[in-house]
Amino acid sequence: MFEQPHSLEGFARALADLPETDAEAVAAARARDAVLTKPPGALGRLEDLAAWYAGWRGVATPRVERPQVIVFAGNHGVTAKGVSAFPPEVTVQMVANFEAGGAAINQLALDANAYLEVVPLALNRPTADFTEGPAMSPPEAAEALAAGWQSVHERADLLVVGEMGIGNTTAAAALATALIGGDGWAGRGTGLDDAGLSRKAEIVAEAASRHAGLSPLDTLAALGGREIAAMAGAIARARHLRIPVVLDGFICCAAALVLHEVNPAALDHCVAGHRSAEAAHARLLEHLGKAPLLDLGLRLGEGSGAALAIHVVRAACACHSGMATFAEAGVSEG
Ligand SMILES: O=C(O)c1ccc[n+]([C@@H]2O[C@H](COP(=O)([O-])O)[C@@H](O)[C@H]2O)c1
Ligand SMILES: Cc1cc2nc[nH]c2cc1C
Repeated sequence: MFEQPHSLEGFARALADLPETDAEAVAAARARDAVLTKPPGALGRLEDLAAWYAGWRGVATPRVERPQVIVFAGNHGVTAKGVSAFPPEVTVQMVANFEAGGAAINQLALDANAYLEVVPLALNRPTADFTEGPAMSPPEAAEALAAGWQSVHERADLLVVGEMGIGNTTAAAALATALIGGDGWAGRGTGLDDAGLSRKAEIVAEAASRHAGLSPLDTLAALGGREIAAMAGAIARARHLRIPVVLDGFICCAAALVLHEVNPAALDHCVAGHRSAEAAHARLLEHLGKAPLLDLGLRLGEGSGAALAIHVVRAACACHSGMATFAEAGVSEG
């Protein structure tokens, strides 16, 4: 088992040495799928999902029984530049709401039979404003990555990572700009008006060029946030534990992007839960080579879209593992 890394260099090593899917379990799942009582391919993407899940769990007839949802929260110095429709105090207020059970993710996790954890990360110590200097030092980023790494439950069998952080669509857009390039990564986030959006786009472009030319993990330190780094750490840990991951919206995918830029195979254990209404999310998913399971116009974060997609992954496994074969049911094959 890979030890918890303590530095950005350690995380880079953890991402260079990744377990692969179990090809035998995938082949066994595919063979079973071919004899289930349905026309071949009639369950569409559910069939691929079941085979993908079987491979990561190393079991031909898996079930989703212990999903874990982790919501990481962080505060962002760049909020001083007026990049969000909401004030930064909302982050700590929403953490209290999560802890009291009053947020959307509380209901969605309950409804998906998932264990929910909320991990606030130094909320009284926002990251530095990255238009003025790096958001985090490399050791601070490593600490946040480690917090994510540690939060994953070894016995979970599906992981959703979500976030709460006023200002974090600006950080996510800056990461995408620096790591992928081009413009148009800034969006309305919590609901910026046109003037706010053009100010945000300028800030994102300026920050990305100020912190250009760094490695992906150093870019994460310079432009990310603690909750973004923690999501990246949790996704990496899940890979080492062979726990499949459902990705959430734009910010979650920006965290995943950092891992993808270190090692393009680092997200093979991840599926895109949904396409967020944040304008650049679709483009980010395309870059990651992921097709979203749901498209419901959500732009909440908190892991909400991914928590909804737990139902889809669970249903895929229920069909795959519970259905009768043609021989068992005495149904004639075509
Ligand atoms: O998941 C998404 O795609 C998403 C899109 C827009 C906003 N959010 C949430 O809204 C917050 C960030 O928005 P903002 O405008 O403050 O950058 C943060 O708490 C996110 O969880 C999330
Ligand atoms: C109220 C509120 C709830 C959220 N949940 C995730 N991001 C959020 C942003 C706001 C503003």
